[in-house]
Amino acid sequence: MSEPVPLHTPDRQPGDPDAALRPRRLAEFVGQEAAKGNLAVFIAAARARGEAMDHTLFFGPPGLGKTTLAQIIAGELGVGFRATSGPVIAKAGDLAALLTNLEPHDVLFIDEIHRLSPVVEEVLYPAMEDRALDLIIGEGPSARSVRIDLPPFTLIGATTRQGLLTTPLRDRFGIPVRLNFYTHDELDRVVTRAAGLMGLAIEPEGAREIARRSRGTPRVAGRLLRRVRDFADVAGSPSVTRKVADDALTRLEIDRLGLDIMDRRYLAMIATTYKGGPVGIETLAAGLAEPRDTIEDVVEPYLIQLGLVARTARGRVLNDAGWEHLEMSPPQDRLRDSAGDSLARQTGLFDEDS
Ligand SMILES: Nc1ncnc2c1ncn2[C@@H]1O[C@H](COP(=O)(O)OP(=O)(O)OP(=O)(O)O)[C@@H](O)[C@H]1O
Ligand SMILES: [Mg+2]
Repeated sequence: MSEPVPLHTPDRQPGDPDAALRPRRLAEFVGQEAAKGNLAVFIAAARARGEAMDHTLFFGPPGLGKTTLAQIIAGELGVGFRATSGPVIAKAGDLAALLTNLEPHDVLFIDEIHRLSPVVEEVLYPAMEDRALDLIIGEGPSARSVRIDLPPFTLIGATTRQGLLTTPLRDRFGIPVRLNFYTHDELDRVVTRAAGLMGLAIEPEGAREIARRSRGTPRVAGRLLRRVRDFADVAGSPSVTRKVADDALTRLEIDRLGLDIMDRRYLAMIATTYKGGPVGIETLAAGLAEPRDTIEDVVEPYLIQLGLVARTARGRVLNDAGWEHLEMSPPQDRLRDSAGDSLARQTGLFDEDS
């Protein structure tokens, strides 16, 4: 078997500011109520039966709590947690080494699981389904296949792009969980909790202002809170008021919807260069000099959720709300020839990526 795989634990590195704010128990985890309720049942059932929990897949935009939930599940199950990520597992032997080193009932967390190579995925299928590894030993005519039994374990996969998972892989997860953007009330609780952990005095309106401008994302809320604290400290403000938060966020160029410079560049490019679209994602990515993945994973989901842009069969289109947010009006000719697109836009049936 090959050398041990470097364990990739991006969230546990010393100095990672997220780590201190990460909830450890399900009860501390704010929001995602439906998912949380179901997970509590599956955890309790696995514990009562003394079994490994079924394989679980978390999908949804970055920063919504996939890694956090994976760690919480291992904690609540009272089992070991091993973390790695799709791109780190280069060879089939790397995965085999990880799997054979698990203790019974452990959680193996694979982040960015959509980026596993096909050969590695082939090893994962029997491991997930039959708890077995099929290995080829030797080469040429003397090569033979051996089957190694594995301890019962729980695979937890995380991905920002469920659509990029192969069907056989997706089908092997008994518990698929979609994470959604958080409401302002939920982010309010995230901000207030984090401020408490940081020993930072914050007024309810201050927390509310940060929550409203956090892009529906707890990670963003934590980041903005830390920046607001910097401004409050330097200004000698004893607590974070609405005004302190608003001033800080305005200086950080976070607008009233919580959009940042990148979001606005994206919207402005569709509006100005492409007259509201439709424009293809590759064209936009080239124009913005950003990787297509970043635009699709990080930028677009929230703008689509807000209804500022839509994905159509012919590309991205700026909606009325998008024009309003930019304080611009659509060109006259667009109003005429967009009629044909409107069905696709309204129904979302012709999503380019589906
Ligand atoms: N529901 C929540 N309540 C409180 N804090 C949360 C919650 N969800 C996430 N966080 C905080 O947000 C940060 C990001 O969460 P996490 O790393 O789990 O996101 P992720 O979905 O794994 O993101 P990525 O796709 O980038 O890996 C962490 O600091 C975590 O503490
Ligand atoms: Mg993560």
